[in-house]
Amino acid sequence: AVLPFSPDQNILSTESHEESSFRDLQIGQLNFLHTTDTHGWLGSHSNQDNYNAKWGDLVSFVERFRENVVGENDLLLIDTGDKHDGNGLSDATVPNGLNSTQIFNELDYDLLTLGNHELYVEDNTVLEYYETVLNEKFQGKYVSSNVEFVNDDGSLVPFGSKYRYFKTEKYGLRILALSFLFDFRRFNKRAQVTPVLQEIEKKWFQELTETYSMEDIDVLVVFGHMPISDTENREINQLHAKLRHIYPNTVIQYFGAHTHIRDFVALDNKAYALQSGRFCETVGFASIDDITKESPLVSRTYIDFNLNSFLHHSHSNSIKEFETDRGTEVNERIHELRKELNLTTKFGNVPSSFYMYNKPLSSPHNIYNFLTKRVLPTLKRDSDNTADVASTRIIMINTGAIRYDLYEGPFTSDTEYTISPFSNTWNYIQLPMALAMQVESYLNGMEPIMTLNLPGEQRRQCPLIEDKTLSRGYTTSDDLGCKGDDTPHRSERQYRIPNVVQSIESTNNADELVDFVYCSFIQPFVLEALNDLNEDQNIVDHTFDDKDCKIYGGLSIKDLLREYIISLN
Ligand SMILES: Nc1nc2c(ncn2[C@@H]2O[C@H](COP(=O)(O)O)[C@@H](O)[C@H]2O)c(=O)[nH]1
Ligand SMILES: [Zn+2]
Ligand SMILES: [Zn+2]
Repeated sequence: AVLPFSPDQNILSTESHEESSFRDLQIGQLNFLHTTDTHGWLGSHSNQDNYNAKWGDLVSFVERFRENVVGENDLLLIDTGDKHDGNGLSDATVPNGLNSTQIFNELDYDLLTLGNHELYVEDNTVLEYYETVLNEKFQGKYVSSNVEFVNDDGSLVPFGSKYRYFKTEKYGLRILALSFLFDFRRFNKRAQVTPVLQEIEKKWFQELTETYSMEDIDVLVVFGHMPISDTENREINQLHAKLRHIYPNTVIQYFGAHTHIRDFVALDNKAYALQSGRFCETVGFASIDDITKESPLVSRTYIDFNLNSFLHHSHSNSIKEFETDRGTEVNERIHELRKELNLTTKFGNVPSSFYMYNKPLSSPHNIYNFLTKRVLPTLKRDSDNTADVASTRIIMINTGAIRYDLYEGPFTSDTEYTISPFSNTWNYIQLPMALAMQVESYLNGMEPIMTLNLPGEQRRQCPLIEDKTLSRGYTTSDDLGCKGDDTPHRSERQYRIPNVVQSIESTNNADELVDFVYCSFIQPFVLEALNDLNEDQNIVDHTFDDKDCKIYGGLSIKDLLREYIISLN
């Protein structure tokens, strides 16, 4: 039975701490540092001081934190995947991740796994398997309980280990670690993903839980690329109910991912879940104390990925004292890689900032408004595409094609990748107007499938912080309250974004036909919408499939954006 969680119980909360420039970490017997959805952002955020630390600084932080703070307690380092698609350091190479993977792997993770971005494209899957899964330093530590790798000969092997059972260094705590990817269906043919609830019905899992019963485990760690707040599919909740049935009284600590938010969920009074944002903006911290008591004490903090936070929480008094040889060497490699990949090449200047979430869709300072009104209409079909041109053109993208805000200032090669790293083609179907004009609202009526959730999406409201002395940043609300961010920030307005957005252009002649152009990634969703709508309304006597979809051609989103910015300068 899932034990009811009562919020006033067993919380090592920072709520009682006086507001200072930092909220301190509550160190326990067992401590965790968690990264997720880093998406190649290993070289800091040049536009945002809140996130001015590089991957080498995280290497230094972990070393100093272990030395100066953790002391005789235990510390586990965990990552939950999505390590490219979002930054030039990972995406300016073929395959992407080719050079950034070695830099990422400099961190001595105790537990790590993959995300859906490691499974879209074969090259990425093969690279992840050979470069990281088979990496000597991660033997036994790379865990994927429901993902298999498909060898060249077609045979299936676990994508790492199915589980890891080990004792912690200081207290000898007995940890059973499992890792589950959400029910991701778009994996390529070099991988196989089994839905988690099917996987735990398999023989290996039954045998595992017989081998390691409640008496053999102090903490069950379940980490993986799966959202910890999942109102749509409730995957983690269903998984937790199964695990709680097998281990009715074991402390369970989950680490989640994928929806790019800071989040902490109490699944019952001995089971908690931490999710630690995106794009190296956050290092998640969690701790558990009094582990063997009836009510263990838990705490969490979202550490801003910046040097001030890293120095403060590692008790370092200066940069000189903080930086380690390894950290410095890793930062030098990042600097060299940035140069080698020409990421600093400047194409022009962005005249003002355009935001994904912080301005409403109707605002000219919203990036989707900017794209649909100004950039997408510059798309030109391939000249050899002589098919007849319809009177109207719709160009549709999924909002998840855009990964980050576009800040005022230099537009560089790296900017292209941070805004939209994907190299999709433009496809199109010629449609009757009556059908084409309904697709957008149909797709925006579906669950959030092609979008990125709001970062820090608020399930309950926290007080709006207007203090102008504070920098804008995350003011996260979670199951432990409103003070989980290590740095008090001024609130940022956030608006929901739809699954898709589109531009519409019309010429005069009313041939009632539309060239419905869309980025190839959303083709399955477009076909589903057309057939569902047409089945109800019978507008055409036809069932749409991939054969109706033609190549439209033209520049990718990131190249269109670059050319548009150049045209402004
Ligand atoms: N237009 C494209 N959008 C893509 C592609 N691959 C992924 N995506 C978008 O990203 C999210 C998943 O990102 P995650 O970091 O949350 O896992 C997905 O839902 C799409 O919206 C692509 O090739 N083209
Ligand atoms: Zn991600
Ligand atoms: Zn993901």
